[in-house]
Amino acid sequence: MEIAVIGTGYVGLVTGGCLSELGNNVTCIDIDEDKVATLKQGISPIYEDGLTELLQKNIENGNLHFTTDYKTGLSDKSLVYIAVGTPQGEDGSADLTYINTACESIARDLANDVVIVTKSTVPVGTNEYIKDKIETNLEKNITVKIASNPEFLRQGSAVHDTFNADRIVIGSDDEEALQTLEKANADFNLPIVKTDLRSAEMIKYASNAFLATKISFINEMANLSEKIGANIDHVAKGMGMDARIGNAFLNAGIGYGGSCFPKDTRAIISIGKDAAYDMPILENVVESNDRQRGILVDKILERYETIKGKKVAVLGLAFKPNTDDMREAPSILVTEKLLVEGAIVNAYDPVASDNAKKILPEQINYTSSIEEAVEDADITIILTEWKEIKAFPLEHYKKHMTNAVIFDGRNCFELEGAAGSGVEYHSIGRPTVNG
Ligand SMILES: NC(=O)C1=CN([C@@H]2O[C@H](COP(=O)(O)OP(=O)(O)OC[C@H]3O[C@@H](n4cnc5c(N)ncnc54)[C@H](O)[C@@H]3O)[C@@H](O)[C@H]2O)C=CC1
Ligand SMILES: O=C(O)[C@H]1O[C@H](OP(=O)(O)OP(=O)(O)OC[C@H]2O[C@@H](n3ccc(=O)[nH]c3=O)[C@H](O)[C@@H]2O)[C@H](O)[C@@H](O)[C@@H]1O
Repeated sequence: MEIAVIGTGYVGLVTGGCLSELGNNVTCIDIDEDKVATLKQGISPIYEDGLTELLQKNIENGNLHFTTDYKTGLSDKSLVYIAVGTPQGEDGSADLTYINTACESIARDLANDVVIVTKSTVPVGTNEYIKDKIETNLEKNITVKIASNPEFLRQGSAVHDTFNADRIVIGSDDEEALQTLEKANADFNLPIVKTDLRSAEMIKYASNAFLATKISFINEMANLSEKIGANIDHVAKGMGMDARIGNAFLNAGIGYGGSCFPKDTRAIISIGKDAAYDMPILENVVESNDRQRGILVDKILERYETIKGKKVAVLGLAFKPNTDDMREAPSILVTEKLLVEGAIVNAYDPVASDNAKKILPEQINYTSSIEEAVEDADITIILTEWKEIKAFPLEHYKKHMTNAVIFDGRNCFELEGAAGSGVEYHSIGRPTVNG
């Protein structure tokens, strides 16, 4: 099929890459000239294992193209995916500025009949708005149909997730649009859920809100376990073996971050407000997560009278492993709090340091290895469970640090291993080990 994808963020790039891998002729359009120039050379601006190879392969075989020019990009395309950002607005609702601009450009340069497919996460009713916006601005006599195809990929494993998704959701109020989209997705060989436009939009928010709720729930169970002498590893295992609960997303930690859960939970609350419907569960999920992000620093301040002048090593800055994305990463609040308390902060992340430098406080010293970060440190804080950080033995902290005290926000180490390691090991929802 002839396909255009608008926006080359995580979602646009992976959508374009995977659809071209299936043999479609795909052109990705982005207004960011630097990004497009980089992509044309087959270099992915996003860090994910295997993504650059996928892009390069399909650029070389002529299935994947990049442009800043809508007219060229839209020419002869039968499917046009919209994958621009929908960030959080000031009042918590989704900001549709990029959607609006994309619609105006599509309407200006569209020259043939198309099905517009919305990949971006958009509030319920937005697909109808997009159709209307494009139709009222069209310069030619063209038929535009609209469908919703929400995205469920996870950063860091997005290409794998696309080819191995649990389901593909396609929604439209137009039978022909549904059929076209079903055909476009047939080669993924995955279960397809067909529904109407509004239900498809709602499935996306309900899924993210549920997963965020599951994380906040296990975090609260972890905090309570710690206070009453239980171990969250055992609690989560025992809960997760019940098929009705499931063991996924029961990893307690310092709260969820990233470009989606924080903004989408706030957006669905805002959708509820517009519909005059309060959602106390989700309001408390947001509050619970905000509190969770501060929990390690609270623990540190309970353990020490003051951390003024103490050397603190922060390991892991990205919001989760295998990505360089710093959006809503817990490291933002943690490093700010440490500096306010007067600590000297060293930080290490295998790939996110360049992005971190753009948003974290400038007093932070970035190091190029774990060893360098923890050398002579009084406290180490672990914020991202990178493989490299999990593989760094506890005994090495003892060797490098002035005082081997670790506050682990991701439960990277087994308690059995901590015992006898010479490290004072604090984690989430588990007893402290004085090894
Ligand atoms: N990042 C993720 O893991 C996931 C994101 N989503 C949703 O997908 C959407 C996109 O997310 P990301 O890829 O993270 O966004 P992003 O903000 O990283 O990238 C958006 C891209 O769109 C481009 N853009 C903005 N306006 C444009 C226009 N008028 N024409 C052409 N290009 C334009 C920007 O230059 C940028 O490259 C959002 O609605 C998000 O909620 C859904 C599932 C997963
Ligand atoms: O809409 C989106 O953007 C995407 O949001 C999440 O994907 P992502 O944000 O990439 O990452 P996750 O792996 O879901 O992790 C999100 C956050 O939750 C935290 N988390 C996750 C799982 C867990 O058990 N515990 C936990 O604290 C992670 O550390 C991370 O900060 C969803 O998993 C995707 O299905 C969805 O498409």
